[in-house]
Amino acid sequence: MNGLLILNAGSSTLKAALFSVEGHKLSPIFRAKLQFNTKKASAIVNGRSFFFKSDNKKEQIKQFLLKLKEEVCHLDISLIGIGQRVVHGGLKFTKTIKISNAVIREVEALKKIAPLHNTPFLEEYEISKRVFKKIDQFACFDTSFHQTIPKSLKTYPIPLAWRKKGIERFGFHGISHKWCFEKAMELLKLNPKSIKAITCHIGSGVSFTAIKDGKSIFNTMGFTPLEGAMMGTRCGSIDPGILLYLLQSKSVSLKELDEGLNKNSGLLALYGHNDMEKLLQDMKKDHPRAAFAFDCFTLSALKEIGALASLLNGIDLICFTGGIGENVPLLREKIGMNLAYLDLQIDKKLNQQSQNRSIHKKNSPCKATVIYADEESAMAHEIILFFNYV
Ligand SMILES: Nc1ncnc2c1ncn2[C@@H]1O[C@H](COP(=O)(O)OP(=O)(O)O)[C@@H](O)[C@H]1O
Ligand SMILES: CC(=O)OP(=O)(O)O
Ligand SMILES: [Mg+2]
Repeated sequence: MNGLLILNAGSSTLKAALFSVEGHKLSPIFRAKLQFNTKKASAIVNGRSFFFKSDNKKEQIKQFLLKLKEEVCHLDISLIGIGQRVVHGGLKFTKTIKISNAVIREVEALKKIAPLHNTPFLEEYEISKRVFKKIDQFACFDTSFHQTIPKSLKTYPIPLAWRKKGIERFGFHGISHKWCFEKAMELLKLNPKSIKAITCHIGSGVSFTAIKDGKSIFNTMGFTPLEGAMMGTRCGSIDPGILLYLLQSKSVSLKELDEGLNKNSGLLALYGHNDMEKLLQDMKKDHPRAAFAFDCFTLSALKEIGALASLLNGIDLICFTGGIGENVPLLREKIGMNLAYLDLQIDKKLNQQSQNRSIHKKNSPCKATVIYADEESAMAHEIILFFNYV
């Protein structure tokens, strides 16, 4: 049987999924996840857990990929390709492509503006090439879905010389936003052409997309995945004057500034950990910083949603996705309460559930859904479309 292996390299996890391919038909066979951020890195492959002896990240990736290969061979699957999630496609890459050395050189050049994402992909790709040898690999970009953002919303009001360097809004999490919107359309049996929607990807990274006629018209992440709402370890939008102040007063080096904004801000900075599940447990124990960080996180999300709702002149639908968007009813309830002005009424009982479903009250003019962020299935579909297109 033919199969397609999908790899999704993130800052703290490497997720994988294997699909069987029969013509256009894709069926998931198994999923796997390697978790880096724990004291002892662990992986789950096809339902079985593994712990790694080595604390070297590259060695863990190699062992994980070898396990995947073993499993693929054991199932007698012949791989027709490997799909890779690449977060930043820059100006060059606007759709799914076959990976070549030239592609890798371009992605390499974008490392500086997506350090948490393009770097782990490049590390993992080099290892996967050695493990899977001659199998063709394909890149799906987080930035592709946002090609339709109009110029007036892509352009930063900065000097022309800087804009000429290619500094503009790209938008991210596109694979997830597109999938989430399409699944919501199927679930609610709606015609995308007549819908104004906001998709909320709330996980380690957080971004919101305004969608009109099925197309992205704005994403709250910008030139890099740092802009927009507060995140797990990223600050989101802050006064750029703060950066100037820190640099001018020589309080931080460039490296410290980068690490501070990307790795040591967000929930981690305000609560002490970037794990929302842990934060919610601490909130129940009246941990003061947990409750404060949760409030900041919710309000930051609301500010972004409000801005997008204005761009769209009202919305028909809001969709929640991502590890937090799917699993934290309290966050959805708090957001919902502040969106009454958009005619959204969340049903408290339906909102307790986390699988793909609608969570609005029966007569609510504005609809709301929770959708599982299945970036791996979305990428597998993109690659099959690519095969049929070339
Ligand atoms: N059941 C849950 N309850 C609360 N938070 C959860 C749950 N599952 C995942 N999360 C949170 O989701 C976040 C990770 O989201 P995810 O979309 O998996 O991120 P990434 O893909 O960037 O690794 C973490 O803050 C994690 O604590
Ligand atoms: C683009 C981005 O922030 O991705 P993630 O949420 O997976 O970190
Ligand atoms: Mg993710």
